[in-house]
Amino acid sequence: MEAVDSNEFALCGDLNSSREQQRACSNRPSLRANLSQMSEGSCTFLQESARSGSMCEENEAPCPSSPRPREQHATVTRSLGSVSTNDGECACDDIDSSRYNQSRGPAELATTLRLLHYPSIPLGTVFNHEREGNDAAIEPVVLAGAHSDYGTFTLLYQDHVGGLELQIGERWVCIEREPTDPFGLLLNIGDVLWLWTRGRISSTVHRVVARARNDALERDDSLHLDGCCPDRRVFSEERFSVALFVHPLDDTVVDVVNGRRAVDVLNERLGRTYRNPGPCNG
Ligand SMILES: O=C(O)CCC(=O)C(=O)O
Ligand SMILES: [Fe+2]
Repeated sequence: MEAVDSNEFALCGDLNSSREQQRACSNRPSLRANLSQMSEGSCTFLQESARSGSMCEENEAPCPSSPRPREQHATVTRSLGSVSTNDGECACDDIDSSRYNQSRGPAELATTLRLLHYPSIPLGTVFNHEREGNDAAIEPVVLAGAHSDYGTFTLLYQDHVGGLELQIGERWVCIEREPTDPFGLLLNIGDVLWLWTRGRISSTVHRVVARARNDALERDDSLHLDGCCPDRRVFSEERFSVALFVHPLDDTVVDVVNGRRAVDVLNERLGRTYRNPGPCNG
């Protein structure tokens, strides 16, 4: 892998994600009511904001003026894409590493590296009498709505804050990182693998919920309700995660029944998510 200036690299992803989320958050005064829908939208926007390292035109959050972070992002994406696929043994003949062979050019591959930043946001207001002995009364605020990833699989790193949840049946189960393993990665199965294996391997539905900051209960004396029970505002913990969305080459037939290629499946999925999808990279 080529040397990458990690500061610059992080800045680019950081800017794109956080500004998108901040923009989405700042326009909405009634947070509790709107956050789950809003964040569902903003997350899926982020989901598609970069493809093969190139940002979509409609992503208004600019990268720093230097083109380097963009190039570096593309380089890292390509390198990780190779690492994540070429060395693996595969149980299924059809899903072999040649399906990811990037010597044919990165434009044919939708593999994407995404750096995600979830800024601290106000989660709501808690009254003293609600708070006492009853933390669980705070409904989770969903930062990234329930979804399965689009590609073959995703390698996901979340920081110490946590908040990732996996849907198992009707329940949401918290996925924590081992505290002793600061670099632990999660492998999420995506929809392409589900299709490719004709349903034998299911994609995983997951979401991200906000975690309240430890010092979250900031007293706000400006809020007094009829002179009784001072309110306290609750803020979420800022959170970072890194996701490598691994896709096969665009022209790989992943739906053998209907002869659809990876790029067809991806575009169809984008079309369902957005009204005017338009593939980012043609
Ligand atoms: O931030 C995370 O931990 C997960 C994000 C995610 O699921 C996604 O971008 O598809
Ligand atoms: Fe995801």
